[in-house]
Amino acid sequence: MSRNVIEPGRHVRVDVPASSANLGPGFDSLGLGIEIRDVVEASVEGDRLIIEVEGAGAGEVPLDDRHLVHRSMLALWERLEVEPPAGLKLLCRNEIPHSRGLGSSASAIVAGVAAACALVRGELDDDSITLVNDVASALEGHPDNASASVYGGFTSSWFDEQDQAWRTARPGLHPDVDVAVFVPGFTLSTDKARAALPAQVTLADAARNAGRAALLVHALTTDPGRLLPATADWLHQENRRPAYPASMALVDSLRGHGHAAFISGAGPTVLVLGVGESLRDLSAPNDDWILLRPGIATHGVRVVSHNSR
Ligand SMILES: Nc1ncnc2c1ncn2[C@@H]1O[C@H](COP(=O)(O)OP(=O)(O)OP(=O)(O)O)[C@@H](O)[C@H]1O
Ligand SMILES: N[C@@H](CCO)C(=O)O
Repeated sequence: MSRNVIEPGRHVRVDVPASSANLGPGFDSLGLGIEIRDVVEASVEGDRLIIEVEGAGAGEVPLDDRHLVHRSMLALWERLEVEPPAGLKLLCRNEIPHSRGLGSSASAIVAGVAAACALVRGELDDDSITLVNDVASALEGHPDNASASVYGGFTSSWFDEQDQAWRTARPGLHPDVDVAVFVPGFTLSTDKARAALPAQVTLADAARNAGRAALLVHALTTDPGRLLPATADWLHQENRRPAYPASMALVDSLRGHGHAAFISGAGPTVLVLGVGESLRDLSAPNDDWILLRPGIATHGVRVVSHNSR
């Protein structure tokens, strides 16, 4: 059976936000878009793959067919039964720091899947965004980071057994909620952080986490005054403490002072959720940390420009 092709000359530019996963108790399901963006430009041209990277990851990530953005584009074209073009140029301008717990790998995957979809379809309608979310979440292996980068805002995601697809709900954020982000100079790979987790947890810990995850939806949508108890977790952070002791020390200190602090994703970045006033007095504990106030990304991945029909 012949597959669809993408004509030479097609071009697309997308931008994609960073994300924070887990938000304390919502392990592998809850996420928040963070307003730090990578930009990917993709052009169908020439007869080989050319990849240029500026910013985060430059000189570190592979510039051949192992590149995460490119691999993600192939996955989308496979799903749509589209023949990958012989020549493709990718320009990646990266602001999201790698291996810090701000979802850089999920953002790269979402950017690649969205760019590949836009090269075929042009603007991404709701069905296309649903497809991007499913393909990107499957590639990442869990949906929390990917869905927050796809949709922005606050996301709650799950695998739908009937549809055999990743799905996402987007509870409306309370307008006063803001975020402070403590980014350390050191890194931790998600693979290493996941290896620190036990295969089983107690029923008591699972029940406590479920209760706080439910409370977090209430706190983020309706009652931010509940954010401190709503961000408590018993599933992943303590088990990973030896992998990021300085991050846990910062979380302990901030929570001791009443701030809703937790490890962002697999760490080692620390996030604080709160309403404006409560975040204003925060400062970096020492020179190992940078304190950012990037804001919550209200939009997810965007097709900034394209020339597809
Ligand atoms: N923009 C990118 N382009 C290419 N590869 C990337 C990009 N961003 C991340 N990666 C790859 O993903 C790795 C980082 O993934 P990892 O899951 O360990 O961290 P993270 O996604 O930044 O954090 P977390 O998933 O905990 O939020 C990088 O070392 C690199 O190999
Ligand atoms: N839920 C994931 C996020 C990191 O990608 C974890 O904590 O391992």
